[in-house]
Amino acid sequence: MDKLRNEASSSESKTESNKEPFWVFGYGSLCWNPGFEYQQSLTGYVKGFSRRFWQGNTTHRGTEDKPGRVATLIEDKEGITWGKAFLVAAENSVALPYLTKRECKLGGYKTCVVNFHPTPFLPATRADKKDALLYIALPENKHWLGSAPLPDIAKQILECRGPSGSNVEYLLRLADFMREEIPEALDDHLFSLERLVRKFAADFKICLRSLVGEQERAEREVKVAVPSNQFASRIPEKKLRCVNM
Ligand SMILES: N[C@@H](CCC(=O)N[C@@H](CS)C(=O)NCC(=O)O)C(=O)O
Repeated sequence: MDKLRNEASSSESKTESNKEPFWVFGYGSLCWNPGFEYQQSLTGYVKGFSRRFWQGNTTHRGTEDKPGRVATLIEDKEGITWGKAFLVAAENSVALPYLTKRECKLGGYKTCVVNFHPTPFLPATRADKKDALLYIALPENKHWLGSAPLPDIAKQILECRGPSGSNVEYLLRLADFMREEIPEALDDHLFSLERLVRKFAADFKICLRSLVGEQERAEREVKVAVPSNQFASRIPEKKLRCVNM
């Protein structure tokens, strides 16, 4: 099992004089909306963790009165969490302050360093595990919500929205990302939540398309400086459909 390491040891290595490129691993909204410039991206996984929608959020996908739920990682000896890592150029002095504000200040996440394992079968030179920065929400942070029955989490996601949009959009874009870029990855928690949200939306006659922003995939990928080595999408683009059309 890979252990989280304190980021201080890695940030010390990025002093002004000898800054070097670094990897950031995303497993939630960073997968589909990194928001910073990067040189390349690789799908892959971290070992010893499972993804859970157990972090509350009042600044992006919820409000103080109705906090939404976003992804974090919990330690799980047998767990593997798939996502996407982004290589940030040494001269990029914007990405870290941006991530500190978005993840730590606004989201309650803390910065760690973890072993990132690129998707196997890449050209050997790119398949070695790499140190990556990772933002994880731990139980002691003030936004922590923790475990709840999946139907309750699904209903909470269906009801919440914040300055960045609906909590449903957050869930469905992550599920879409996993299906399209890492179709072989399993994540029972994520896809069970997606199924429940779609079911409740149908039961309550809620149009999902009205809850998901129209930001096109192309817009979200504007940051790629070098085409990433991604699987071609083997599953036709899944259109969100109005369940009561
Ligand atoms: N740290 C996780 C989760 C990051 C995440 O989802 N953060 C939220 C809450 S602070 C966020 O930035 N949301 C932006 C959005 O929902 O559009 C990741 O690596 O993706």
